[in-house]
Amino acid sequence: MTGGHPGHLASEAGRALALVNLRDAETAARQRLDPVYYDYFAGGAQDEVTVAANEAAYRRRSLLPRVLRGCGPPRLETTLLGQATSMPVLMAPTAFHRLAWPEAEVATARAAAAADVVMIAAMLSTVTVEEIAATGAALWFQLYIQPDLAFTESLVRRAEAAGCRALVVTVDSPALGRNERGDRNDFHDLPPGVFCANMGGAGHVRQVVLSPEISWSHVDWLRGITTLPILLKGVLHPADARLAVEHGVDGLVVSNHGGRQLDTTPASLDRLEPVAEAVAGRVPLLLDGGVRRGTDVAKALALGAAAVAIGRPVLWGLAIAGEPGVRRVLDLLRTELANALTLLGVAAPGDLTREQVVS
Ligand SMILES: Cc1cc2nc3c(=O)[nH]c(=O)nc-3n(C[C@H](O)[C@H](O)[C@H](O)COP(=O)(O)O)c2cc1C
Ligand SMILES: O=C(O)C(=O)c1ccccc1
Repeated sequence: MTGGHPGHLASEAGRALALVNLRDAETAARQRLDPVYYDYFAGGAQDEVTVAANEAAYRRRSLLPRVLRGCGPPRLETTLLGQATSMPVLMAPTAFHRLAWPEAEVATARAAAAADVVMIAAMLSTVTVEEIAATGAALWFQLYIQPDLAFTESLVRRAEAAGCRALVVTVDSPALGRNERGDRNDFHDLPPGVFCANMGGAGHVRQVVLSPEISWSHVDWLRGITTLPILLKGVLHPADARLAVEHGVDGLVVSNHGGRQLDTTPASLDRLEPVAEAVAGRVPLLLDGGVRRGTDVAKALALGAAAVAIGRPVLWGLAIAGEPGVRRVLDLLRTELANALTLLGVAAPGDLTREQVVS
C-alpha cells in the first residue's frame, strides 16, 4: 500500500466548485484517492447488502408536496439538544481523515465551522480532539467505550475540556465488521505518520478495543461521570431504544454504521418509525446512512428524525479539496434541502408531516 497523497492544490479546489451533487463528489474523490483508501471509505461489511439498502430505501419512498401555502423561503436553522445548527444535517463520525487529506480532521472541522454545522468528532481521529476544537467548530465527541474505564474517563474529560457539547457512544460495534475489500487489499495497518491521535500516551498509541463485554452497566457508569448529553449511536431495535431512554440517554442515532458492521441489517430509514414509536418523543432521534440528497433529508425528517448525519460524503469532499471540498458538499446539501422544502410547501424542517412521505 502506498502512503503517498496525490498532489491536489488550489486549482483543484476550484474544480471542486463545479461539482453538481454529492454523487459527483464521490466520483471525483475516487479519481483522486489511493484505491486502497477509497475502498476503506466506500466499503461496508461482507456483501455490502446494507450499504446498498441504505440508499435504496430513500429511492423507494416518494414525497407528497402541499401547494399554495405561501411559505416563502424555508428557514433551515435547527436546535438539537440545546445546540444551534444552520441546518438539520450533522457530520457523522468517521475515522482516519488523514487518509483523505493532509490537514485531516482540522480541515473537516474548519468546514463545519464555516457552514455552522455540528461535527461529531471520531474518537479515532488522526489529529487530537483539542486540535479539532481549536478550529472553533461546534463538536460532539464520538466514543467507543473502552474496557479500561480509567482510559475511557480520560477521553471523556479531554472531550469536555475541549468544549465538546455531547457524547455519541457507538453501540453497534462489539466487534469490527468484516470488510472484505480491506482483506483483499491487505489494508490492516495505517501508513506511517497516520495514527489515532487521541489514543496516544507516553510514547505509544493504544489500540482501540471494540469489546463484546460492553453493556448497559457501562452506559450507567458513563451517565454517572458526566453531565454532557449522551446519545447512543447504532440503535435499530425498538426494545433497545426503550432501554436507552430508561437508562437516561438523551438521544439516539438510528444507524447501521453505514453498512459497515453487521451486513444485512435493514436500511436505517426503515428502522426510524419503529424506533420513533418506541421512544414516543421522549428523546430526539438522529438518522444516518445513505443520505445523499436534500430530498433524503426531507424524508428522514418527515418520518421522525430531528436531524440526519452524513458520513462518506464528507470524506469525498475532504479527499477532493480539503476544507473547500467539504464546504462544497455541505453547500450542495443545504441548497438541495432548501429547494426540497420549498417544493414540498413547508416553511421549516419541523413543519414536515408524516403523510408527506408515501411508499
Ligand atoms: C470510513 C468510515 C469510517 C467510520 N468510522 C466511524 C467511527 O470511527 N465511529 C463511528 O461511530 N462510526 C464510524 N463510521 C460510521 C459513520 O459514523 C456513519 O454511521 C455512516 O458513515 C453513515 O453512512 P453514510 O456514510 O452512508 O452517510 C464510519 C464510516 C465510514 C464510511
Ligand atoms: O471503519 C469504521 O467504520 C469504524 O468505525 C472503525 C472502527 C475501528 C477502527 C477503525 C474504524
